[in-house]
Amino acid sequence: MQVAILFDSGFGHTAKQAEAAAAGVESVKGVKARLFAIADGDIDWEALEASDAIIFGSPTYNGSVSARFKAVMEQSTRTAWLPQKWRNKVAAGFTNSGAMHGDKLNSLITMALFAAQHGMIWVGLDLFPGKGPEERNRVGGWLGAMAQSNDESPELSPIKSDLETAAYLGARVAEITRQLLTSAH
Ligand SMILES: Cc1cc2nc3c(=O)[nH]c(=O)nc-3n(C[C@H](O)[C@H](O)[C@H](O)COP(=O)(O)O)c2cc1C
Repeated sequence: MQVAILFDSGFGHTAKQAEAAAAGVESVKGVKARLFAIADGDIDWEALEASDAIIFGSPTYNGSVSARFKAVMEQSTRTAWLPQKWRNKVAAGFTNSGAMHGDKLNSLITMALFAAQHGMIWVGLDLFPGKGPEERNRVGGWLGAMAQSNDESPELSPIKSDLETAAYLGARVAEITRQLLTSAH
């Protein structure tokens, strides 16, 4: 069983969330994570199709997903949407922004809508809002995993609790995907 993490990151902060989500996926027995970094260039569409679930990730730029992430959304029309390659796959999303709010909910809405257009099954976050900066889901969202990064090295931002939130989402997606696939047989 494989969960793909298809993400963009301009300066490495959202990439830390992607790595954390992958670690969360692999904390579930028998489930592998595979990272697809949009910044690396061409997307391996066949490998995405072979994945059982896809977690989308993007920094929030100008209140939405990055231009590179949006370009991949548009490319998927021909490679995945027309032939319905992602239909009934589990989907989820994470995003990171400079401001605590930063209008990043709109990035997750964009991803969830995109997933719905592909006929995917969106999985949100089932965590109560964190009561402080050290608790998971400190930003307090449900549609996906949110993180906030100061303008400093990705080694320092996002902070541990935000990475734990992304890891939690990765594990949740892996568990739900496994449940769906095993109940189908
Ligand atoms: C072009 C651009 C637009 C941005 N727009 C927003 C924004 O709308 N809201 C916000 O809070 N931060 C915004 N930021 C800050 C980024 O979200 C923040 O620096 C983030 O950590 C970048 O993640 P990355 O290193 O994965 O690219 C913007 C940054 C850039 C470069």
